[in-house]
Order: sequence, then C-alpha cells, then structure tokens
Amino acid sequence: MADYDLTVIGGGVGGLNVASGAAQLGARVALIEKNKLGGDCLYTGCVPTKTLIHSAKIVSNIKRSKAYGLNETTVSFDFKNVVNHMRDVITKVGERDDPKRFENMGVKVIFANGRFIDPHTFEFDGHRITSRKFVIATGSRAVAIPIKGLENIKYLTNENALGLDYLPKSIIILGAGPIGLEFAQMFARFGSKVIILEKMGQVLPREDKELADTLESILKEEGIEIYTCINVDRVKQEGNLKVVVAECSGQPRTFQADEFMIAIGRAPNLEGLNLEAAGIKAEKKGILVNKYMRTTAKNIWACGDVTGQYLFTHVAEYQAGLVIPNALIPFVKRKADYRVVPWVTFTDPELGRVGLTEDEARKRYKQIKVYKYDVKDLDRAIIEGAAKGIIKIVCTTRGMILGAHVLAPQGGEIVHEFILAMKSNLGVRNISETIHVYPTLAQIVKRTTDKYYAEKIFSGWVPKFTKKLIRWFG
Ligand SMILES: Cc1cc2nc3c(=O)[nH]c(=O)nc-3n(C[C@H](O)[C@H](O)[C@H](O)COP(=O)(O)OP(=O)(O)OC[C@H]3O[C@@H](n4cnc5c(N)ncnc54)[C@H](O)[C@@H]3O)c2cc1C
Ligand SMILES: NC(=O)c1ccc[n+]([C@@H]2O[C@H](COP(=O)([O-])OP(=O)(O)OC[C@H]3O[C@@H](n4cnc5c(N)ncnc54)[C@H](O)[C@@H]3O)[C@@H](O)[C@H]2O)c1
Repeated sequence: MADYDLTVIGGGVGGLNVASGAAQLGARVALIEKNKLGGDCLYTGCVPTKTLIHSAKIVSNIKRSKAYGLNETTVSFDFKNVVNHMRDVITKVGERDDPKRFENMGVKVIFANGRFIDPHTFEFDGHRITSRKFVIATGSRAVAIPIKGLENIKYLTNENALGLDYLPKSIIILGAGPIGLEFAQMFARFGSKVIILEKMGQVLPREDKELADTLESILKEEGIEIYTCINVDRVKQEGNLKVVVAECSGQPRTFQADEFMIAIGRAPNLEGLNLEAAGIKAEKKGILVNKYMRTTAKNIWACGDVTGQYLFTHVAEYQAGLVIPNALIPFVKRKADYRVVPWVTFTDPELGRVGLTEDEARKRYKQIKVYKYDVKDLDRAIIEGAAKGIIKIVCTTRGMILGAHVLAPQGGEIVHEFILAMKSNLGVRNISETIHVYPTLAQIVKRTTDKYYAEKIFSGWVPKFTKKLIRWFG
C-alpha cells in the first residue's frame, strides 16, 4: 500500500486548500513545502503589498488634509516602522497557516525540497515516499528577461523589494502590470521618485484601454513618470545610481535612479521537480492541465500559479476546490469554468474587472452596447474627495453583461455586484431595477446601468409619443 492517498507539493494558497480539504474528507495526506507554509500571497504578494498600499494611502490622505477642510499638516513616519507593521500583519494573517493546524487535521507536513522518481514516488533528503495521487501547487516567481548588464547590478523584484527597510529615494520599475503599478503608487506616496517603463503602449495592457489610460493620467498627476513606449537596451551601475539605456519610438532615452525593479511577469516554479520522471508535461507558462486540472500524468493534478492560467489567489483557491473532488472522489469530475473570472488592481482608485474589455467584446460580437459613468459625477465620491475614475459596462444589445470595469474608489468591492450578476445571468436591467442606497459608492453601478433605460426611454419614438399623451390627457 502507498504511504499516502494524496501528496501535495507546495504549501501556498492552492496547496493548503487541497491539503486541508483532502484531510477533512478522510484521505491520508502529506504536504511537502520547501520554505514556509503560506506561499507568495502571504509573504511576498497580496498581504504585504496591500498592507503597504493601505499605509501609503493614509499618508496620501494626510498630505491632502486641506482638501478635506482640515489644516495643512505634514506627515511624519519612519519607513522601518511601516515595514514592521507590514510584518506584523503577515504574522497575524499567517496564523491560519501554522503547520500545527494542518497536523491537527491529520496532514503530515514535511519541510523539504524534493523530486519525482516516478509517478508514485517522491524523494527528498534521502527519503522516499509513495503516494497514490499527487497535486503540484508550487506557484510562480518573478521572471527576469535577459537585459544586457542585468547580471552586474543588484535589482529588485517583488520579493526583495518587500525586504527593504529603507525607502528608496528614487526607483525605476520595469513593467506596468499590476505588480509594477501597485508598487509604483505605494513608493511614490511614501515619497520616492518613481519612473515606470512599459513597452506595450499602455499601462495594464490586459485591461480596457480607456480605463488604463485614465489610471495612467491619475498616477501621473500624483507625480509618477510613466513611459509606455520603452524598449530597454541595457542597464548599468554608475556610482550609486542604476542607469537604464532604452529607446522610445526610435528616440534614445536614459533613465537613472537609486533602485531598479523588475515586474515583467512570472515563471512557474518547476525546477528540480523532475517532472519528466512522472510523465508531467509543462510549457514555459506552466504545467499543462486539462479542464479537470489533471496533468498529463493520470494520477497527478496541479493548481494555482504553476499552471500559468489566471495568476490570482482566488483562482488558486477555486482550482484547489476542483482538484479535491476530482482527485479523491470516484466518478466525480468537476470542470473548470472561467467564464466569470474577476480581478482587481489595487491602485487608488482601484481597478476592478470581470469579463470582456470593450475591444475583446467588439472582436467577438457583431453588435455590443457600452455604458459609461464618470466617477466625478457620483455624490459619494465627491463627498469623500475621491471623485476620479470611470465605470464601463460592455453588454449585448439585450443588456446581458459581457464585461464590467470599475476604476473607482473601492472599485474592487463595487465590481462584485457585476460578478454576481454575470454568474447568475442577470442583466443591466436587473441591476437598474434594484434600489441602491444613497449616498453610497455602490450607486455608481445603478447610475451606469440606468443609462440602458435612459437610452430606451428618453430617445427615439418614446418621448415623441409620451409628449402627445401628456398634451392630450395630461
Ligand atoms: C506582488 C504580488 C502581489 C499580488 N497581489 C495579489 C492580489 O492582490 N490578489 C490576488 O488574487 N493575487 C495576487 N497575487 C498573486 C498571488 O500571490 C498568487 O496567485 C498566489 O499566491 C498563487 O498561489 P499558489 O498556491 O499557486 O502559489 P504560492 O502561493 O506561491 O505557493 C507556492 C508554494 O510552493 C512552494 N514551493 C515552490 N517550489 C517548491 C518545491 N519544489 N517543493 C516544495 N515546495 C515548493 C513555495 O515555497 C510556496 O510556499 C500577487 C502576487 C504578487 C507577486
Ligand atoms: N492585484 C492583483 O490581483 C495582483 C497584483 C500583483 C500581481 N498579480 C498577479 O501576478 C501576475 C504578475 O504580475 P506582473 O505585473 O509581474 O506581470 P504582468 O504580466 O501582469 O505585467 C507585466 C508587464 O510588464 C510589461 N513588460 C514585459 N516585458 C517588458 C519589457 N522588456 N520592458 C517593459 N515592459 C515589459 C508587460 O507588457 C506587462 O505590462 C499578474 O498578472 C497577476 O496575475 C495580481
């Protein structure tokens, strides 16, 4: 008999969810982690970045005290204490990931870095364990492209940037994806001079261009320099400064700063696992899985960032929820359904998104409808001195939502109404007919969907007809 029913490799969000779920279903489970339980999200991703972003937002609000009718005031802080606060938050959130908690559930937690010997055997530190089934959830890490000179300078990624206990005076960030933008605004709000270099012609190239451009303007107003036309040629150290030699639309450009950070995407953590011995195929993006999260080896599943699909904590958790029954319960086959996958970029304003962008929808559908609302017209946003952003809904001509994009204060919370609507096949009409509380930020959802009715009622034949009715009978 095999030592375990299920062995999970990697103790981040994906792996921990699988291990606890499987143990609670009665399986004999081993969990192999090479570092600490908790993964990227807890130590070098979501939790520390959102903590720093929150502190930076408080700094920014204090700096703007006059805008709230308060006396102008200076804000004082020691960046070391800010970082210590971030570490305290990690410890608090990480209590749930205490190995003892998993041992108490019956999971055998093993701290080791091992490799497959065959599809049923895993070796670490001279030991071998056998398992009927495996789940790989080893996550991802920052990828570095071969830029000339990179090997000669000390550069930052999300990992060591979160280890800094001093605030860089100036920093160049390569890549205007979510990592680049979230770090950029956070550092800038604390007082660093920030330069963002992006190659794709817009920040957040995967997002709706109109909202991404609006966010770019907002970040520029905060003093961040952004160039979206950049081809980096090389980097070098000159004295205390890092120098980036690049070109922008054929023009040579040079940038310099104290620090250089790379945020240009992720690579799956596959090194050393000896996947071939287990018959697992992988591409550059990650391990190949089918819609049931099964790898090319029939007793091995994968979930989370290592699959290279949607690199988000909530997706890793969703995939873990598929893997548990698919791997353990005979005859159960739960398919991954990615029709409604939301995410949020935690800049201020936040950019919440679900479904198709306007461009994506135009490519897929003959006719679409787009409704927009400017946050500057929303009472609650004006009250809070945060009236910046746009909301955009992309829908079919019959009002079924294809995509929703919320660049607004708390856009990450607001977008959830659209997520539920899309998941439940509710249309703009259902939202518009729902009473929303005044004055909330959530009213922006109703205001945008109301435009669907406004278009139908206040234009075309309806007003002409009602005008006559009012004249005759009014
Ligand atoms: C800066 C940053 C900010 C982010 N912010 C957000 C956010 O706000 N919201 C969001 O949804 N997502 C966010 N993400 C993405 C999120 O962190 C990941 O999608 C999530 O952590 C993926 O979970 P996972 O379980 O697949 O991998 P991980 O959480 O990375 O866990 C993988 C685990 O496997 C271990 N491991 C690796 N190799 C081996 C091996 N060979 N043997 C044993 N163990 C191994 C690692 O040590 C790690 O503990 C952010 C990411 C970054 C980098
Ligand atoms: N709020 C969140 O949920 C959140 C936050 C951070 C990260 N994440 C996850 O982590 C993933 C990785 O984030 P990321 O920002 O590193 O990657 P990304 O792939 O999302 O963005 C990388 C950016 O770098 C640019 N780029 C690539 N090569 C470049 C080059 N040579 N020069 C200039 N620009 C270049 C790309 O065009 C892109 O805009 C995200 O896609 C997301 O899934 C999520």
